[in-house]
Amino acid sequence: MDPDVIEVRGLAKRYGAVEALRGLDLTVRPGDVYGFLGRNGAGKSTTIRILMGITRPSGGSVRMFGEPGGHDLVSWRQRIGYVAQEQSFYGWMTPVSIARFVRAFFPRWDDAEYTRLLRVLDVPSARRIGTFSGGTKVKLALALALAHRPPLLLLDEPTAGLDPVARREFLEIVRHEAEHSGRTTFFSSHLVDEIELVANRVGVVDEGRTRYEGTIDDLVQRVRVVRASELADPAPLHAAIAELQLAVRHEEVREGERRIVVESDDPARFDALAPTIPDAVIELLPLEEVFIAMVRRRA
Ligand SMILES: Nc1ncnc2c1ncn2[C@@H]1O[C@H](COP(=O)(O)OP(=O)(O)OP(=O)(O)O)[C@@H](O)[C@H]1O
Repeated sequence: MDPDVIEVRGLAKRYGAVEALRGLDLTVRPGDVYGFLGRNGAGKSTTIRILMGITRPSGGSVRMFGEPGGHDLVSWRQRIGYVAQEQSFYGWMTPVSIARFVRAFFPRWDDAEYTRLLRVLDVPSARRIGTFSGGTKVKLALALALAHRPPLLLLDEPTAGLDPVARREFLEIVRHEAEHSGRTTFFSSHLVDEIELVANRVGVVDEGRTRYEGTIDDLVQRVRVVRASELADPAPLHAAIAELQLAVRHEEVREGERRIVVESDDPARFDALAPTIPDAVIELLPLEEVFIAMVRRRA
């Protein structure tokens, strides 16, 4: 069996007093389109910078392509197509001229593939990059990242700053390229709809730790909302929830209704809850609500 493309265990990173990562675990398998989902400041960029060898971890281990970190950074980077959060190109260069520099770093650089990608992505090859919109600059970065045919594409919140149409187009291209190349794609975002559109597996990071790793379907199954009349005594509800050791993530009373959002890594417990609280309704939530429930700080 092929080794995992990325295997991170107990990753830690401290910036002075700030603990950006506190024991992060990730497993990205060959062919995954992996969505790395977390709030602002959760530790996504720090993780990606460590994977790229730009930042050194304070603890934990990283393996990529089955090889331990820290011994041959150049060989790792030659197998990674990287699109950073912000694009910094020289405005006087053109896509054609910049490729002459970039290709020197990648033995597997493929001119025909670069030309194809510029055409598919609708990036003008001979125009000065300084005249490009933000969306076209990101697409150029994607073409440069893919033209050396890397087995792993790493995207660090690439759609930040794009309008909704440009965002959608970019994500569809990423999905299409992943489907047709079989390449592993690792893609960070704080936007649930992006992850839902592109990813087949997801890692939720919160305060520098992995809160969840698996499929989107299983993620949605972890959380339920329990709805009951505001007039009913909440004590039996709370007792039943505590009895089954469900974690209460949020509770509010609104428009005559009490809503309690609960989480469990064992969905069978929700089935066990239903008969004990006959006057309440137990429902699934949309993915965005599930994510918010998992990472929101409780008041
Ligand atoms: N160079 C640095 N020096 C000090 N603190 C830093 C540095 N880089 C990141 N941090 C802190 O580490 C934490 C994680 O930051 P990181 O950029 O990895 O998060 P993120 O999930 O990528 O967030 P965003 O979605 O806002 O980009 C934050 O608290 C951030 O302020």
